[in-house]
Amino acid sequence: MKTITKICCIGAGYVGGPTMSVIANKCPEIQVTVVDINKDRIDQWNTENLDTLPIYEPGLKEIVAESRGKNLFFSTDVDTAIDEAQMIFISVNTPTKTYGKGKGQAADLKYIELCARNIAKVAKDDKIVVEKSTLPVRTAQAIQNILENTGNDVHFEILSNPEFLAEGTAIEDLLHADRVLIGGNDTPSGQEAKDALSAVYEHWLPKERILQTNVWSSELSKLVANAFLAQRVSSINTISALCEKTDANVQEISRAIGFDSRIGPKFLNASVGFGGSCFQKDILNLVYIARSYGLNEVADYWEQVIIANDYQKRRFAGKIISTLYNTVSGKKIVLYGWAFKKDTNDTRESPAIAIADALLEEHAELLVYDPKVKEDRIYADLDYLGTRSPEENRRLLKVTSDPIVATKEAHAIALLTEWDEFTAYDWQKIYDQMLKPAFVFDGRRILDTALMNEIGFNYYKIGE
Ligand SMILES: NC(=O)c1ccc[n+]([C@@H]2O[C@H](COP(=O)([O-])OP(=O)(O)OC[C@H]3O[C@@H](n4cnc5c(N)ncnc54)[C@H](O)[C@@H]3O)[C@@H](O)[C@H]2O)c1
Ligand SMILES: O=c1ccn([C@@H]2O[C@H](COP(=O)(O)OP(=O)(O)O[C@H]3O[C@H](CO)[C@@H](O)[C@H](O)[C@H]3O)[C@@H](O)[C@H]2O)c(=O)[nH]1
Repeated sequence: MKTITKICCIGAGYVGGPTMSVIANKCPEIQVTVVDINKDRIDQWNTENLDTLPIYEPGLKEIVAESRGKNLFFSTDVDTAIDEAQMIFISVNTPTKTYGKGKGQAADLKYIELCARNIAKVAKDDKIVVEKSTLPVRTAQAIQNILENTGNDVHFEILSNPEFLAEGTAIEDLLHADRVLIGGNDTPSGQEAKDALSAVYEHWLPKERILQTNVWSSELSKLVANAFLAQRVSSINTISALCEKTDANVQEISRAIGFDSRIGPKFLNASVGFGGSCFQKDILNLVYIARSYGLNEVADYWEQVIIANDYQKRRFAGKIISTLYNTVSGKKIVLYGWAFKKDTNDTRESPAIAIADALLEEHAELLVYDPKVKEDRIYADLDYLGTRSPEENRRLLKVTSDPIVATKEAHAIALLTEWDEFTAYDWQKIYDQMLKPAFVFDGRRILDTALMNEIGFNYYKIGE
């Protein structure tokens, strides 16, 4: 079996950065080079001050500190890294298409294609090319075609190795992965490549957790895993609406059904809706693929997961407006949290964006606090929607670094991300300085109902 000593990863993002840091850390004899065309990002990965790495993930900076400069390198010299590596991971972004055929649903594979063409141009000896990005089923075929028709007559073996890490727990998920999935061709060279990649992961994971499949099953499993996870969140969120009408409590429901070992307790937390760069994108992609094969019932079924998620975000914003006497115009509402979940600075598809936009449409005055998200990002997220001018967004929404002072004379607070620090605040002090009646809308179910009521808040908890 081929022993891998040099790995290159194209794409130094949320997946490429942490994944390669862990591989380098666990495989000291392998040289790992992560490359990206974004120079700023590479500079940030190479920064002296590890608190300014481009990605915030608990445990990441310690791992980077141990391995960077030894066998872990970040560079913009894509061609040299491709040339030297025996195994090349493609970990570039695959966003939803915003133009042309499949707009709004299909995955945009232009970055993947550029990578394939670049590898074909540069490679002078045999390479194993690993799809790390999340891709539509049968993408490996397209990559193979490009490599075979434009390459310098070298042999390329394509593997699919989707990533299952979740943001905020990336390092933990990588170090203790439930499973690693490796899809490859059922040929002798395909088997050799699968075993070579397997050997990399076997440095720290038990062999039984490394699953080998054919390429298509591996590609499709990734989309299906995300669809199943998101479907659980949408399922419990629809039930949260029913609980609010019937005096049932969604947490008690989650507990009651989660005790059934066939259902299990995870991913049953009702919320303002799921966000993140993956769930919506991957389900839309699944829907698009199903429809393109004429499987309309299959497509409709999965599309409902997204429709329910949009409904939950609208419902939460609507609840704030209706509770505040059907008008939030000119009212000061403090938003706690902008990230799509705690312990990350990522805001992609965060429910906070849609909820803020809905409140701004009603002319609310918003004050946003998030412990990890920067002001520029918040405005960029809103401006991207194009609902109103950038000047108007900046006039109606301010970003604050003091979550307590922000609540002075506020009409309401809405909790949109489940940051731990929110539960530790002095809620009595906050209550004392807010306008009365003082409202708290808890979209993450993290505060203590009894305490909030005792203090005197009008406290609304999603699903109760
Ligand atoms: N974010 C997650 O938690 C997560 C988890 C599992 C899988 N995924 C999947 O992994 C893939 C990457 O996601 P991400 O969140 O890391 O994206 P990202 O946007 O954070 O990073 C992608 C990087 O690729 C770089 N890039 C694009 N084209 C390039 C090229 N031709 N050459 C060199 N660099 C190039 C970009 O500059 C960017 O820095 C996506 O397919 C995503 O669906 C993401
Ligand atoms: O019970 C739950 C669980 C999650 N969420 C929300 O769902 C979203 C996604 O959360 P999570 O899955 O933890 O984070 P991601 O980083 O988006 O990770 C998902 O998407 C990744 C990208 O494909 C996959 O690799 C991971 O396995 C998959 O969990 C977030 O907004 C969460 O707040 C809930 O509302 N309730």
